[in-house]
Amino acid sequence: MKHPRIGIRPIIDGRMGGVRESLEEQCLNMAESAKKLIEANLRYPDGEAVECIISPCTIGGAKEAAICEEYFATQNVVATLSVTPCWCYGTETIDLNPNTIKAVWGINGTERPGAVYLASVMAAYAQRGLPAFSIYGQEVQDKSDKSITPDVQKKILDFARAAVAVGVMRDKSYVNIGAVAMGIAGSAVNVDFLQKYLGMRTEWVDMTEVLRRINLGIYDHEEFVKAKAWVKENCKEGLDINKGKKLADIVVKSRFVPEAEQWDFVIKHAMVVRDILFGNPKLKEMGWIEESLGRNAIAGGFQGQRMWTDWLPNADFTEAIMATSFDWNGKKAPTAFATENDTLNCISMLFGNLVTNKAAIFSDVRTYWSPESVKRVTGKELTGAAKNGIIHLINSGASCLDGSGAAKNEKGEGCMKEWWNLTDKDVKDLLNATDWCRANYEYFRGGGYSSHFRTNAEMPATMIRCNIIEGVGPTLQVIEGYTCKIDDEIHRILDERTDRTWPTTWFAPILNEDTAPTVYEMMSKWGANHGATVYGHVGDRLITLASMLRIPVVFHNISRDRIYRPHTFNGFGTKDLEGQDFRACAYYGPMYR
Ligand SMILES: C[C@H](O)[C@@H](O)[C@@H](O)C(=O)CO
Ligand SMILES: [Mn+2]
Repeated sequence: MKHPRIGIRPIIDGRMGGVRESLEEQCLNMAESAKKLIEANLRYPDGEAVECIISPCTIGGAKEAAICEEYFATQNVVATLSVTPCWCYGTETIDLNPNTIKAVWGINGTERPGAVYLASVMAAYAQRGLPAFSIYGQEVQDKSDKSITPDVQKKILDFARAAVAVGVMRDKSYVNIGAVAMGIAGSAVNVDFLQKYLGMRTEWVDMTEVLRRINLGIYDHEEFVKAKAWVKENCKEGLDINKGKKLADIVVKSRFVPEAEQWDFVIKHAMVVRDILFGNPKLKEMGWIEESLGRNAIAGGFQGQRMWTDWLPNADFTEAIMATSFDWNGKKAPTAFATENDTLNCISMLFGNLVTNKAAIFSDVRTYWSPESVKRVTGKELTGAAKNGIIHLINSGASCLDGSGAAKNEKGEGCMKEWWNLTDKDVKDLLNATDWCRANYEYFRGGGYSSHFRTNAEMPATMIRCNIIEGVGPTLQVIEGYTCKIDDEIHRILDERTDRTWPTTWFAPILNEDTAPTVYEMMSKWGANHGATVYGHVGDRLITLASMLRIPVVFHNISRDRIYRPHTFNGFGTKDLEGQDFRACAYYGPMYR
């Protein structure tokens, strides 16, 4: 079976002769309602509903816990949600499987002490060194009330969503095409991190493999014709920054693919890279059996600069289309795919994809613009969400086209959607909001194109960065804020001061006295040159995911009440939640070590 599942464990007081019999129905109803809630609200990246299974029996003790475990062990269960309306026997019923992520929902009802079991079993998990999430509603529910209260719903869904994200990554590959780009530290793929924290395999593919496949024709030629027609129809060319420029001799003599052939080349590049990651049955029909298998990827990156781009067209089209929620074949799940092989930013994109099922924007964290500097160079004031200053997010090419915010929600506001919710009009509007500028030959001697758009919508957004810190290990930065729709003239002046042929997003963080009191300070604390940005204020979801992966969140602006981590983390301190996170992650260590 392909999807990681949530196993639901109805826990019950084992005493026959009245107690157990009186609870069976309510206990099973809780399991069924949790299953329904999860399956109705959560989806896998491929758009299918998340699958939950329920133990073949209610669990009153060790024997029934074993029966349940035996069944779950054959069902690709990544996480278990134990549910109970009553007192039960903690250590006799806990999920002792070291590889599953655990949560327990004890109903807040006074007829039977569900909360007492919850507290008791949390103690058991803490003593056994098995982090477990606790779910308990704020309000007392009547025995006849079979509903799941909104606060309990949120915790069940946040737990299940993050656990599914962990399961989706497990056993998948990160495909690293090329080597380190321009000395970017995040480009040096860290095998231990991917393996021990995410359960992922690292695959290395030399960039010449892309050349081999392009030159030997190892791609679907019919699809190429279709893709070429789609590009002609939908990918209009924009500003050619090179026009009229006297190009240096070294640039002129470095161009290997004539300009007239560069669109064909970059389209083939995109098809070949996709096939390297995911395989393509068509290649088997063509006799390229090994190539047809792909590498079981969930994410990847392409070095590009500079050994490729110094003579061949750049991979910006590939990187943009992989990260986008559609291509010439229609709507599709976005792929976390990094430019400049920044694997840590790719993982940041992947986390963002997995907690939202939406595409991610890959950006340089390019420039901090204070209100004063904006006033000085434009004579105009920043207003609205931008009033305290803005950060210029821009990188050659690697932003999902969803990032322009040209897709509209039911209120007509710019947004970024799950790929399956995009309308045909959204796709058209997203394509129309993007033009494709010829690569700046000073940077990209071999040519190519870059997607170019402006995020022209104010959208809630969350910036993400995964860093590796010697002495700590992997860490996560999570900052919620807004993309800003700034004054057109301000945008023009600021954008034209830098690389005006690339996709631009203006970001303003939500200021937070403790961590990011100013926009400047938020940028000054950012861990690297890149960041991944996804739609929505999803910092809480990322914090829950990070706690499952034992990755401390070292910089965030998420309020305390939205932080949901295993109850057992409380054993590592409760006042200073950041220190607690560090200590618990350090002790529990990576899931797959
Ligand atoms: C084209 C340039 O070399 C860019 O790739 C460079 O500014 C970066 O994006 C660095 O992260
Ligand atoms: Mn960059």
